[in-house]
Amino acid sequence: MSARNSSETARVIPEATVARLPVYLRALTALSESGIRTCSSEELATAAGVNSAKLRKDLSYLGSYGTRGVGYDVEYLRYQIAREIGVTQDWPVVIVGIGNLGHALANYSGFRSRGFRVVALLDADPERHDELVAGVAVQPFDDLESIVEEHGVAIGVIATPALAAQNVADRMVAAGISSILNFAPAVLTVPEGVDVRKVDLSIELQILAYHEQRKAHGAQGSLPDGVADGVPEVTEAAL
Ligand SMILES: NC(=O)c1ccc[n+]([C@@H]2O[C@H](COP(=O)([O-])OP(=O)(O)OC[C@H]3O[C@@H](n4cnc5c(N)ncnc54)[C@H](O)[C@@H]3O)[C@@H](O)[C@H]2O)c1
Repeated sequence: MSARNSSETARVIPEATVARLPVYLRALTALSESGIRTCSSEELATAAGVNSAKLRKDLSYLGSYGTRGVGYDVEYLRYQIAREIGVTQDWPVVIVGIGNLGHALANYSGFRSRGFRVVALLDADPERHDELVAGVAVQPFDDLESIVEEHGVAIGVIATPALAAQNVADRMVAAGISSILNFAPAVLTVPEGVDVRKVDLSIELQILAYHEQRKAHGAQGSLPDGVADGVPEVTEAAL
C-alpha cells in the first residue's frame, strides 16, 4: 500500500469516483466495527455493492493499491478516503428552513458522525424561533451572515419552499458559503466557484417507478403508451 505524496494531492479524481468514496467509507466503517483489520478488494467491493475492478480503479486514484495476498488495511484505507473527501476535518453546516424536512435533517445524527456539525438552524418565520431542535435553537434567517462569519461556515443546506430557495442561495453565497445542498425543487443560479448538489427523493422514486414499469412490461417486450423512447418524463414535483 503506498501513501500519497503532496504532488498527488492535487490530482483530480473523476466525479463518479468521488461519488463512490462515501460508499466505500461506509463499508469500511462497517468492516472495522466488526473487528476486521484487512480485506480483499473483492470483500470490500461486495460490502460496497460495486464490482471489484471498479473499486481497484477508484482506489488507485488515492494511491491505494493494497498489498498482494493481504489486501487493504481497513483502518488506513478509511483514513485515506476520509482525508480525500475532507471528513477528517470538522465542517460547520447551517440549515435554512426548519419545517418538516428541516426538523428531520437537524435530528439526523449521521451528519455529526461524519464530521458535519450543524451550527445553526435558520428560519424566516418568527413563530419557529427559539424552538430547540436536536439541542440547537432555531434563529432568524437574518442572522445568517453573522453566523457564517462566526463559525466559518462553507456548507449550507436549503430546506425552504421552492419560491424562497434562490433568495436563500443568494444570501448564502454573499455571506461566504461556497457549497449548497438544495432540497427545494428549484433550479438555483449561483456564481462560478459555488457548488450546488440537489437532492430530490421524488426523482429517485420516479426512477424506481421507471424500472418497475420496465419489469412489468419486459415480459411482453413492449412499453406502455406515452413512453415511446423508454424514458419517462421526470418532473420536478416535490414529495
Ligand atoms: N428533496 C427532497 O427529496 C424533498 C423531500 C421533501 C421536501 N422537499 C422540499 O423541501 C422543502 C421544505 O419542505 P417542508 O415539508 O419541510 O416544508 P415546510 O413548509 O414544513 O417548511 C419550510 C420552512 O421554510 C421556512 N421558510 C420559508 N421561506 C423562508 C426563507 N425565505 N428563509 C428562511 N426560511 C424560510 C418556513 O418558515 C418553513 O419553516 C420544500 O421545498 C419541499 O418541496 C424536498
